[in-house]
Amino acid sequence: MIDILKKLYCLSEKEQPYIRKSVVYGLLYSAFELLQFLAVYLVLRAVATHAEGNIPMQAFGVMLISIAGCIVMHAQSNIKQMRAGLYMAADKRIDIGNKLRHAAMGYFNDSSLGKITAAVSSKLYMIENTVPSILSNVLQGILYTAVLLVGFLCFQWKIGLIMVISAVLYCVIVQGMFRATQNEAPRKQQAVTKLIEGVLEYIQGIVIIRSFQDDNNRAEVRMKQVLNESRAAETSYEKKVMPYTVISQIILKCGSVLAMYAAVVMGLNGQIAVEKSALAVIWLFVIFNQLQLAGSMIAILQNVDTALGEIEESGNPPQLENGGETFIGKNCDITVNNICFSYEKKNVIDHVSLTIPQKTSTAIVGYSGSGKTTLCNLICRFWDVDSGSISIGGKDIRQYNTDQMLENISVVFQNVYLFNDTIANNIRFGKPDATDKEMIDAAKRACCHDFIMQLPDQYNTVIGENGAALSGGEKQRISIARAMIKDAPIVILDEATSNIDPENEQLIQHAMEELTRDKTIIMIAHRLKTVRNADQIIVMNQGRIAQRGTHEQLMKQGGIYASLINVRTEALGWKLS
Ligand SMILES: Nc1ncnc2c1ncn2[C@@H]1O[C@H](COP(=O)(O)OP(=O)(O)OP(=O)(O)O)[C@@H](O)[C@H]1O
Repeated sequence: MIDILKKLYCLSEKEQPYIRKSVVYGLLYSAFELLQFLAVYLVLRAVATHAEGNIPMQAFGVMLISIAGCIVMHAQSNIKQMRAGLYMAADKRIDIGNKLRHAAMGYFNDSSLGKITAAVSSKLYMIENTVPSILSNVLQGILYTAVLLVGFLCFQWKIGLIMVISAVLYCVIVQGMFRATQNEAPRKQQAVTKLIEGVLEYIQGIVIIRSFQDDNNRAEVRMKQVLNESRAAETSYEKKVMPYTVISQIILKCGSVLAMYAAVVMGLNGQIAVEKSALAVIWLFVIFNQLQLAGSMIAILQNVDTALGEIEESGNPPQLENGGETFIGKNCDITVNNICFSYEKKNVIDHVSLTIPQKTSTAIVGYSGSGKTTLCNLICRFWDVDSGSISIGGKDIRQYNTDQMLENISVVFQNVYLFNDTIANNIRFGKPDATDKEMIDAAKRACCHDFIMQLPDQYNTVIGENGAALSGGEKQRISIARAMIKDAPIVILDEATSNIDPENEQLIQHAMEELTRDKTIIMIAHRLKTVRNADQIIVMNQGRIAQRGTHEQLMKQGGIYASLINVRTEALGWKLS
């Protein structure tokens, strides 16, 4: 338990001063609260001794000071806790975001979106809301209870002994609960993660679920399954916790009743003055309340610790080693030297070598699954090769600072991703400091200016999650404008194969031509026209280069390329132009 508290305190890092301040304000709150007892004591003593004077007014004044002090200190303590929680979680979220940005892509294969989402949303939300209050209340509770207890022992050690015994027993039970939930808490947290994964999958697949008229309601059944698992985990956790909660409450209540009873009896028997007896009762009440509060905080410690473990796991993905050298971008020759690569154990790229001189175009063609996208991803260093090397400008790409190197590469993916932001900001993603003129110019060259001007807020139109408010062709052209404004010397593009209407196809083709002018281009090519015009064509088959050459050379050779071209020409009605 102490270990977890220490861990939480270390986690709060920069916010530790705020947590300490919150504890201090909490203690001051308690001190002001104690003034109320003084007020009550003054009144009781005056009544018991029939004292003359303005005691009620004095007591009222003390009470007012106490209430005002309590309000101010409570507010201050809460503000410090809130600040610590918010900043702590915000820093952690940014830290996770940065680490994910540089994570080896294999990590995203192993970790589901749901797990990462749970870590940065619900788990961090829990940390944000509970860690500062746990630290503050437990530290403050321990200090305050200790002071009150020692004070009370000096005041009335016999009754104090009842309290000490009750407090020790209470702590033993709380510790027992802590141990008993050690296995249940992770199970409960895993169920929450699974629930988030299930909900995300359901929402992401809602179109498929609807369009396939799932008669057996398989999606609902899966959803219900994760809901049931989550409910079962919660119930099992509560069942484990319940007996300990009940026993600890019984100990606390019995202890307090016994101690209060002793105080009253001693007062009635004349062993202590009546006003002291009444004061003892109030004093006891406060101590037991403090104990209960600290105990309830400790009870959630296990859950917080498990959540913390999951955050650490998701927040520390394996990072790609970063070379740190600067890629100047003057020499963009790309050399792929005998590389092999596998996803987990599946060999996908098998001893591939190729040279792409700068400012030339290379088309990569091949059957589906032959490794075209993987080869491009390796050139961008989204993954590291298992063996062999890839160099750009004569230097192994692992020697470069990856972020900086990628500033010199524009990638246009077949599956376009747009942010839920304005069109202007989506285009500017390629160059954040671009002027309006530069941004509009890129949009014009990517053939999207006209349709953007038809939108209600033109460039300030917010396009919904992943460009939900746009057609496939429009999204594609915005992604080209984004790549264009980046103006990188190397362009890697995955041509869209989806059924784009002829007008859109022509516009996209035109935009692509603008994008690739005077650049080093690698494209996964599907259109005969682009393939035909490429300086070299690489034909991939089962992770190897099966053929290479120009269109004319490869057509003469026959083999995979010729059959691919013939099949596609027939299937898609391609025309040589
Ligand atoms: N992230 C991944 N994890 C595991 N296996 C993968 C991953 N991405 C691709 N693969 C596998 O690697 C092989 C090559 O995939 P790749 O996407 O490179 O082929 P491709 O030629 O680009 O295919 P397509 O033309 O259909 O896009 C395929 O068998 C695919 O199943």
